[in-house]
This record gives sequence, C-alpha cells and structure tokens, in this order.
Amino acid sequence: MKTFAEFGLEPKVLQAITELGFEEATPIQSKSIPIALTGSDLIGQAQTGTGKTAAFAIPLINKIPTSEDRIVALIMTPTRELAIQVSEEIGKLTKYKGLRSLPIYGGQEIGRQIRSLKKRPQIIIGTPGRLLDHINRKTIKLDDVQTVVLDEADEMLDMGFMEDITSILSLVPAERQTMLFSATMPPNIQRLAAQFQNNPEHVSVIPKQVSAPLIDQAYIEVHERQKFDALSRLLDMESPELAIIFGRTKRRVDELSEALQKRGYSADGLHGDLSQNQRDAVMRKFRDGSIDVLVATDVAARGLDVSGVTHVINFDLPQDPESYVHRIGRTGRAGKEGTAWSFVTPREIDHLHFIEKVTRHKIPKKPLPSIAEAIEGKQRVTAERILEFVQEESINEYKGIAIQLLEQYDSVNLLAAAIKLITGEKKDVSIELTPEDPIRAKKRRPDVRSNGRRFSGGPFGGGNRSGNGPRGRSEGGRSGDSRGGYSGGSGSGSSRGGYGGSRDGSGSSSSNRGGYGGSRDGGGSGGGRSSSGEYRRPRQEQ
Ligand SMILES: Nc1ncnc2c1ncn2[C@@H]1O[C@H](COP(=O)(O)OP(=O)(O)OP(=O)(O)O)[C@@H](O)[C@H]1O
Ligand SMILES: [Mg+2]
Repeated sequence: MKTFAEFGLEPKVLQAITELGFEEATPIQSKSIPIALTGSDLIGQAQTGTGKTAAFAIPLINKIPTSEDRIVALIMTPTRELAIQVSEEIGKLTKYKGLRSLPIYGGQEIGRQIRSLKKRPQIIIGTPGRLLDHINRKTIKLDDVQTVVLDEADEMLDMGFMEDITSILSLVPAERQTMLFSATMPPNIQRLAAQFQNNPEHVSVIPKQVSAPLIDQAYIEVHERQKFDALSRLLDMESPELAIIFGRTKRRVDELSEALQKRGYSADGLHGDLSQNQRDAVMRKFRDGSIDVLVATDVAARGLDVSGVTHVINFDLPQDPESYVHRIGRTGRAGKEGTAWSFVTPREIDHLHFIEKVTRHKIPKKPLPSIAEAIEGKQRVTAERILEFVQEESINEYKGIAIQLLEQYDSVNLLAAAIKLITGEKKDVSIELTPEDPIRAKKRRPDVRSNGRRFSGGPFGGGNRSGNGPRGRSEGGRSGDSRGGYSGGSGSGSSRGGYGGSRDGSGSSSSNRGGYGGSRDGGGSGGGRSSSGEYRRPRQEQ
C-alpha cells in the first residue's frame, strides 16, 4: 500500500489529503494516481466505496496552476446528488491550494449558477443536461478544458446520456486527458472509450467478486404483500444506524416512505419527481442523521457516500446486476462492514440467480425474521439505549421519582413496564402498498466469444476486447484469467471496490429527463443490442 507522499504531490494537496484523514492510498488510488499524473487517458474500475473519487480528483487538482482563471477541468456525473457530493470532496481537497470548483446541475436556479460562474472556477462538476444549457447560453465555455472525467461512466452510457455527452465533448479540445471511472464496466463501455479516449490505460482492482466483500449479502423470499411487514420486522430486529431502502418506482418510494412514517419510523423518500429543494432537504436530513431511513429509487444507487449507512434493503429487486452492485455498495464503504438484504418474490428467483451469476457471488437465503425475533430485537435495542443513558446522560433529576416508585413497586415490574413503553413506540397501523409486478428474469446474452466460456466477461469487465479497445492493464497477472483486460484481480488483498452514483433528473430545459416518460434508451442505439451484443433495455428516469 502506498502513502500519498510517494506520488510527489504538491505539499498543499498533500496537506488537504492528510486533513481528510487518508493515511494510505487505496488500491485504485495507488494504481491510477501515478498514471493520471502523466496525463494519460485512463479507465478505472474498483469496487464500491474504495475511493475512486479521490483517485481522479487528486491528480486533476495537482496539475491545475493556482493562477488559472479558465475552466480547465470538467467532471460529469449521472445525478445531481453525486455532482454535489463530488464537488464537496473536491472542495476539501483544494482547501489549501485554493482552487475554485462549482457544481452545475438541473433543478437549481440557473441565475445563481451564472453568478457563481463569474467567479471563474477552474473545475466544473456537472450533470450533462444542465451543462448543455449553460453551453448553449454561452455561460460555460469548454475551449480550455484539459481534463475530463466521467464518473459512473457506464451509467452515463446506460442512461442514454450519450447524445449529450457527445455534444459536450465535441466542444472540448481533442488534446486533453479523459478518465472514465466506475465499479462496473460492462463491455459496451468500449464504445465510450473508443469514441472519447485516446489509447487509455486500463486500471482495474476488481477481484473475482465485483460487489464489495465487506457487505454481508442475503435474500429473503417473500410474497409481494408480505414485504412491508417483513421490512418492519427487519428494521426492528436490526435497528440500523442508517438504512437505505430501494424501491422500484417513484410511486413505490412515496408509498413506502409514507407507510414507514405512519408506523413511526424516521424515514423519507428520494426520487426524480421531487423538486430539487426537496431532494436537497432529504439528503441533508439523511446525512445529518435526522432521519435514519432513506427510501429511494435508483437515483440513490450510484456514488452516494453517506457514512453510517449500515444497511441496504432491496425492497424490490433491481432490474440490472449493475444496479444491484451499486445499490448494495451504499454500505460497506471505506473499510467498514455493511449488511445488504434483498426481498425476492417467488417468481423472481430466476432473476436473483441471474444477478448472482453476473456478479459471481452466491447470495445466501435467510429466513424472514419471526415476530418474536423482531420483538426481541426491539427489546434488546431498548435495553441498550437504557444502558447508554445510565452511563452517559444526566439522569439525576429523574432519580427522585425512581426512588419513590421503587419503594412502592417491584423493580422488575417497573423496568419491564418502562421497556414496554419505549419499545411500543411503533404504531400498528395497517398498510396497503400498491403491488409491483415481479421482475422477469432477463436473459442477457452470455458473452461466449472468448474461449467459448459463458459469462467470461459479464457486465463487469473482462471478456473479450475487440481490436481497438483500450490496452489492458492486467494487474495481478493471473494467467489464464478469462476476464482479460478489464478485470485482472488485484491480488493485493484489498478487495474493496468503487462506489455508486445516482441518477439525475437533470432538469435540462432542453431534455425530457426528470419526470415520468423521460425514457431514454441505453446509448442511443434504440434500446436494442449495443455494439458489444449486450441487451440494453430502454430505461425510465428514476
Ligand atoms: N485513501 C483513503 N483512506 C481512507 N478513506 C478514504 C480514502 N480514499 C477515499 N476514502 C473515503 O472512502 C469513502 C468512499 O470513497 P468514494 O466515494 O470515492 O468511493 P468510490 O470508489 O467512488 O465508490 P462508488 O463506486 O460507490 O462511487 C469516502 O468516504 C472517502 O472519503
Ligand atoms: Mg464514486
């Protein structure tokens, strides 16, 4: 493992890294920072939560002179929340160097962004739709951009951002550094690479299993109508510090967050139909812990880094294995452990197997917790809370009444009644959710071209690379590794991976994203087969 001092970075950048508490570089950082510092194009793949943001941000920041007053770096993300988050991380990393960075995303008042642009930021972090708006208004000019990063590169392609990205990149000088990052690199990422990059170096620290290994994964078989009670039981039994619950549709998210609130949980919902103010408020509450359950569509699946997320629950299975990997990757980040459970209806078992196959990870089955277990869990948590109070809180003013009560009543009865009172907070209101259709097992065409092996590539890289692809950088060099170019196990023992992002209802006035019906095909190929033979369905805005 390398220290950041080994990269020969500017002292002011190093100082900011130290202040962030990063002691050693993560594997993706160790491998990509030296390459990125040379100015070479790069494709970086590593599991969720392993520091890909700093892997591209540090070299980018290091090379911008403080005296620069033009936009020289452009980072694109698929969602607004991710643009904001990346911008904040860049803000921290540029603290001592004093560069100016600005997030540019849909839903925020454009006049305010125009005013901020007058302060001449050197780094722009944006979602494609709103970036194009500014370009058309000539409030953003890309003539001087030297570095471009596509964070969640595969998602950008998948969401049908290709057209916007193509227009944006046609305005950036060809003489530039272009970096693509994601935890998942489906083979059709080659198209992005071939179109926008110049002989990229390939850096991958994805070992066999693409999902981050610190995540304890399991599935629970439930019928659609049992899901809500199952969720309540899980939440009671586990009492997550922070949890993200993924639902399939915006309606589902609305209904579910409302139902959880009715039952007394501290929950709120996030999806692309909310106003940006609402989205910001929900994220703020989740980040500061004033709610502890975030219910979200796939808009929260990618990239979001919220510390303290101990649980991810797929209330509905995601359509794509990629989405599964990114969703569960909201926990188990930066070396911490996490728990990810998925509800699977009997008709979705085949789809689950498909996810297992593509992610190369068997997801064990777990029984639905019984009511007794849920109650026991709640009681245990209450008892723990009481003990914390005994140790930490000032309870002197309650002692008088406690002594009085103890003189009259039995101590066990008193404490049992108190525990019942506290654990009984959740209201037993009955909940009806609109049922969602089961996800049908989707047959993604196995990649059979390399050695005739099925799933040799999978959506996460490797597999065959045809002629003009980037040159593979097979780290770990396991010979005979059928995953080829992209994969290359790190062998470094650090198998934590990348992160995820979220999805932008980018709110560009010139596009139809952001609401229902903003259906865009995966990469402009009419939603059919992409050049790599992968089937990509048209996807709706989340
Ligand atoms: N070298 C480091 N040492 C300690 N913590 C780090 C280091 N680099 C990054 N982190 C922290 O790890 C967390 C995850 O980083 P980041 O969000 O960049 O992951 P990612 O690989 O982009 O994940 P995803 O695929 O989900 O987007 C962040 O909280 C970040 O501050
Ligand atoms: Mg990330």
